[in-house]
Amino acid sequence: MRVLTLNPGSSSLKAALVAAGAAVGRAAWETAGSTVDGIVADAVGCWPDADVVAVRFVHGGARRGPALLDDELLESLRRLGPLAPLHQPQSIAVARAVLRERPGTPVVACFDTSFHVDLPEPAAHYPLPREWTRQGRLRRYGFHGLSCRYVARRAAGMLGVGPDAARLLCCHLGAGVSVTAIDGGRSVDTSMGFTPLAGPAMATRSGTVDPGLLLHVLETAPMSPAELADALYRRSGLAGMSGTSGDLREVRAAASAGDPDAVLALEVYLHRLRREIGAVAMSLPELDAIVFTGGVAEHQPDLVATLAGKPGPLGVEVDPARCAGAGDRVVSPDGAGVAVLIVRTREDLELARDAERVLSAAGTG
Ligand SMILES: Nc1ncnc2c1ncn2[C@@H]1O[C@H](COP(=O)(O)OP(=O)(O)O)[C@@H](O)[C@H]1O
Ligand SMILES: CC(=O)OP(=O)(O)O
Ligand SMILES: [Mg+2]
Repeated sequence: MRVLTLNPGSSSLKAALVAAGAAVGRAAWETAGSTVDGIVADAVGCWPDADVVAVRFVHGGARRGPALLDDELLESLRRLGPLAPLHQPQSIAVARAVLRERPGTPVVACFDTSFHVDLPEPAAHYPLPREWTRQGRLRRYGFHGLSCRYVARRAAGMLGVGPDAARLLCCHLGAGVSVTAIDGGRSVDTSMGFTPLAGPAMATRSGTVDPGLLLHVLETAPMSPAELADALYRRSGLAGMSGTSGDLREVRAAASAGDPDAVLALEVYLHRLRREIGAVAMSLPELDAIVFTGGVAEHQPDLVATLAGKPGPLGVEVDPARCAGAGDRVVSPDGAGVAVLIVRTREDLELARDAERVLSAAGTG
């Protein structure tokens, strides 16, 4: 089966054609300034012989797994748009463009949230009035789940243990940033929450800030919910602190040129990430490995060396020479108590697995 996978991230749209578990073609577009319709037309044009199209939706609500897309599902995913405003509208637009360009080709919706659907209740539940949380909707959902699922399997293989045995932290460093505790292949805690706004500082997202600060801002500089959302999702994080686009390449170039805002932005980014790693690690009974993945870990591994380079209370150590290597690799010294890995995430392969699963269950694969 040939699966065209479409992965709208917050800074990019990635496409791949996956056949028999391997990517046989790949392309990526930066989404700033491009129309989704044009990108989808390009992708579909590149691979007109795909049997099925798999689209990543970061928010699937309480859905446990992927599903064949129809009008009803599309509408219910559209309603989740305000809970992931940098992603969900893009995924909806991508899915609609595919349905228009390729009528008759099945489209499967695959969800980041499904990996976290069985989070233990203490990790999922917010300490808010019980009248708010009783219906089970205002809870931690967690994101980057397709990436975590791949990384957990790959890391277990690299460590030479079964997927049920590894206790890992998956640090996904893309435009979005998250830390997930994975115990035996299951998500047991994660830094993103009800929305992908929580956790460490991100490219343009604030990450977690004191809710009391936001209440104070709303009282002293009244603004609409849409204006506040714009500030927190698009004008904060590395972009907001440094005055750049939020792409770490730009921030680091500005910091190297001596821009004090960029220097501070980098320090805050690293500090918040370290802090989240420490916090989420406490949800595991033991820590076998920390796995770094996402565009930043893949392409700027020296940052992983900076981040994890000084041994702290978790006993994490990184060998800069190993970091500078290429491919999926162990970057901690031999015999380290906690292994540190850099793994290229393969959301494309997870999307393809999901699509094949849905089609075979539907009896069409
Ligand atoms: N070729 C590259 N060289 C250096 N850094 C890169 C490269 N490609 C991506 N990055 C970094 O990865 C970040 C985007 O991560 P990625 O996981 O690709 O994005 P998304 O969150 O849109 O899925 C960029 O902001 C950039 O800092
Ligand atoms: C959930 C999320 O933030 O995804 P990405 O890093 O791809 O933008
Ligand atoms: Mg991504």
